[in-house]
Amino acid sequence: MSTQAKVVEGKATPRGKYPHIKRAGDFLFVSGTSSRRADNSLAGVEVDAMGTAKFDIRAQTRAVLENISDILGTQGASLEDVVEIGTFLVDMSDFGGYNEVYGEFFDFDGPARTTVAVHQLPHPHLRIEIKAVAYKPL
Ligand SMILES: N/C(=C\C=C\C(=O)O)C(=O)O
Repeated sequence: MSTQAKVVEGKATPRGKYPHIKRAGDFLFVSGTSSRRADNSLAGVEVDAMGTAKFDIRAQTRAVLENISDILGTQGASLEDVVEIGTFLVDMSDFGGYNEVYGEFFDFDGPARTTVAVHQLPHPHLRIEIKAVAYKPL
């Protein structure tokens, strides 16, 4: 089985030594992805003059799914090819907003999904990170 890893130009630089996406045979694995933009700013976060952060889980969820879509696009795949999603929330009180936006992208015939809450994500302003597996034979 052939494997191929890719760091995607124009997307936020990985925060460690891992690719945005890795092909293994007919499957594409997208690394945990946040709402981080290429310039390292974060969608769905506003920080006021006092340094207080206000989070928008809907905006973060949308940005994450759009980032994953862009990353899949570099391999000729799309969100329609996604067969499994793993979602990490920092706080389950965000579940409703996340779920609402998620439903704009996927329906009951969409990917299998697991959502869990974790203690922290790699940046204090991140409320959500999603990883995905897509099935896209060459
Ligand atoms: N996938 C990881 C972090 C992603 C952070 C980001 O996209 O902002 C990782 O550390 O494994």
